[in-house]
Amino acid sequence: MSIKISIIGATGYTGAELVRLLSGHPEAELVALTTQSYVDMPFWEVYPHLYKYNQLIAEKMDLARLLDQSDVLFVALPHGHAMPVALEAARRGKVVIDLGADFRLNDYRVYEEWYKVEHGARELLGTAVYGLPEVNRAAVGKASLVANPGCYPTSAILALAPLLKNKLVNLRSIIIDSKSGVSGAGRGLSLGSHFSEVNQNFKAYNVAIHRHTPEIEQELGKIAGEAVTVSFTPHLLPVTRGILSTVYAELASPLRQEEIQEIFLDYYQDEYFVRVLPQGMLPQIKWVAGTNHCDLGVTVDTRTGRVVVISAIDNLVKGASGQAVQNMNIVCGLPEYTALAGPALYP
Ligand SMILES: NC(=O)C1=CN([C@@H]2O[C@H](COP(=O)(O)OP(=O)(O)OC[C@H]3O[C@@H](n4cnc5c(N)ncnc54)[C@H](OP(=O)(O)O)[C@@H]3O)[C@@H](O)[C@H]2O)C=CC1
Ligand SMILES: CC(=O)N[C@@H](CCC(=O)OP(=O)(O)O)C(=O)O
Repeated sequence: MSIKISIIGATGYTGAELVRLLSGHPEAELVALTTQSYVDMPFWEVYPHLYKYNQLIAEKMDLARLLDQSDVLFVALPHGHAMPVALEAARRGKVVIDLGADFRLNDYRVYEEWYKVEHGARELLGTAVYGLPEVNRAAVGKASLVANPGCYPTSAILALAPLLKNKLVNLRSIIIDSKSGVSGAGRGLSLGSHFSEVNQNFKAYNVAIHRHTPEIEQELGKIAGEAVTVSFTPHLLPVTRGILSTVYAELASPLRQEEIQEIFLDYYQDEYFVRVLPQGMLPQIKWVAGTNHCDLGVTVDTRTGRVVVISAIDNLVKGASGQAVQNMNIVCGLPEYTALAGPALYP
């Protein structure tokens, strides 16, 4: 099998990470990489770490041609730009995996309220599938439009799913305290991601108003079978890659450490990418850097009656491009870990 693939927005951080991962995919054939700013430049000149791994020339998007050439289109554009692509791809029966937020929220009114953009493809919201395979694998397998999850939601939902599925916590007590590396903000220049603003600094941002809040609540609500409200606070870490989320929730009734550890191990026993760490070992971002793993460490705080889950991912891999390739593998009936297997580089 050779899957013909176009990446729209390939010159951004998640686009380039898709190129890196798909360069090692035995069934993938990259046919087009689009850009806004680097038209007609060899892709490897934009990203020299991919020298000799990719020979394509970055091109301006010509949607009709991309659709003619491709079986699967990855969209790695800022939110608001995936809708015309998805509409045309649906008409042509092509698979779209959108790394942005345009198809993650089921209700267009919620999208418009949080993203301040009019939803131009409301008719597709019913067919889009939220691409978090560990929670939603069967639906992903039948999807032609996959809404790849946000980076923070991936880390938070995987931390909370075993607790909500087993009705172990008070649904109004959840606090998600997340820290992200700067590549989460994309490659575009902005004051907030200048070296001297980020280096030797650490700060919270968008407290109580971050756009990932409704996405997290929507998906947790589906797992719990009832409405879930969370407090979510993102922070900016002075590193390039990685998200570490510390998630707190009140236990509905007391549980012992061994019991909760067993519940997590059991919930994720068949999952290749989620690693529930042995008791007493807590996730670190460097253990997942460059990988599609989500590492989890769960602790019962018997003194406060809370459970604390630590979750670590690489925002560009499990938080974006790795998960997108995982979704493509599922849609195409390939082993889920194709091109994604392997541990992190660091000790
Ligand atoms: N970074 C991350 O960790 C994560 C990002 N996401 C989402 O993935 C998407 C891509 O993010 P990321 O790669 O970080 O973003 P970047 O800003 O790094 O890249 C954006 C890409 O889109 C292109 N582009 C920007 N504006 C336009 C436009 N108006 N028309 C055509 N092309 C355009 C850029 O082209 P050029 O390079 O030529 O300027 C670039 O190729 C976003 O929706 C983001 O929210 C999701 C999860 C995690
Ligand atoms: C560090 C950092 O700035 N992170 C970004 C993550 C956003 C993102 O990727 O979100 P969507 O795909 O939902 O647009 C942020 O907080 O806005």
